[in-house]
Amino acid sequence: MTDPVIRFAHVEKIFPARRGTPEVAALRDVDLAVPEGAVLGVIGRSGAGKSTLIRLVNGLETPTGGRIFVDGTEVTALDEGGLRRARRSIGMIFQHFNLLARRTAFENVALPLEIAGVPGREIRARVEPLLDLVGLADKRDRYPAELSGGQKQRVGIARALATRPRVLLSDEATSALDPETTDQILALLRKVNAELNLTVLLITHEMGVIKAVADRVAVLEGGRIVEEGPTFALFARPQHPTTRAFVSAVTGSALPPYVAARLKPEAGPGAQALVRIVFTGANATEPVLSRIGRLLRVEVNIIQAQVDEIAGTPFGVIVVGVPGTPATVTALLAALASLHLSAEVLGYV
Ligand SMILES: Nc1ncnc2c1ncn2[C@@H]1O[C@H](COP(=O)(O)OP(=O)(O)OP(=O)(O)O)[C@@H](O)[C@H]1O
Repeated sequence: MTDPVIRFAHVEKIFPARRGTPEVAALRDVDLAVPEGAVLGVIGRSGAGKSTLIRLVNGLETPTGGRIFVDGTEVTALDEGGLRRARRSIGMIFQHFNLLARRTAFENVALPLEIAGVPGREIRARVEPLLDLVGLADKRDRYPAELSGGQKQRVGIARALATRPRVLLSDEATSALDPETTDQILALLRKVNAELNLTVLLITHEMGVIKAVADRVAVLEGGRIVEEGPTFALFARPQHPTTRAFVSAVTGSALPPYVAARLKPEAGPGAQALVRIVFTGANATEPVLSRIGRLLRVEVNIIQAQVDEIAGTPFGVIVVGVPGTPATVTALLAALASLHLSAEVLGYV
């Protein structure tokens, strides 16, 4: 195994108390590693510490504890000059694009190369293929005000790639875009990740973004990583309540409100048990459920079903209702386990 390209070791960031406001522990004991060529998505609610986390990677913030390594260099040990050099191998894109209004698309992409002192001819030779790569060759002389949000973000991506970084940081890059444009930009991120073997760290508050691009996910809450793992596994078996809430928002595993309101933790007389089953790739849903029903001689009611794709693999979540007797529930769970399907009892109605 090669070393991770980005590594956080016991990172802490405490903002000191100031004029009446108490100190804020924005990050506590964060350990994270992003392998070469991987896309790690960090998801968290507002105030969880996401922006602080990403800003530490290129030295826009300094930690109050721990160390951060990028591409073998400890960025937390660099002086200003060292940081400036290191930033050339770290591209960043932003929610509000941060383009210069008085520069054309071409000139915005060229900017980091001008700053690095690259000669004009070489700048052209580098910027034009980048505009091609992001699909904006025909907009090279347009100003930001003449571009749509998605086009502006394409310029932002091309600019971030201009210095041929090994790492791309994405700070809520699609939060200001409509769903369709979001999909296109996420597809572009996936493309540059694959074609340039870029290591990507992205932060978002939307699980849909994670689902579309991330290989791995870390869930941040109150400055701590509460869960971390491969995207598919995290969707299939979320452990922490916060992860479950994020996952259910996009997989349809949240129960319809009229069912959720009646859900009880214990089975009353005549109650139905609600069981959430995750179907992945190979298993076909309907035949499996009707076969299990026949085998156990119980009626399996489908309460809710949704099929989706996560990290390129089909993924279905189905909630079924069965008679809530312990014998039936145990038999159902055993039958599902024998088919390697993950299932859990949500409660009883
Ligand atoms: N410069 C600062 N000074 C003091 N506190 C700060 C500073 N920057 C961030 N914080 C605090 O640190 C915590 C984490 O903030 P951060 O911006 O990293 O969260 P976030 O997850 O990115 O939130 P959002 O999604 O709303 O941007 C918050 O409580 C915030 O108020």
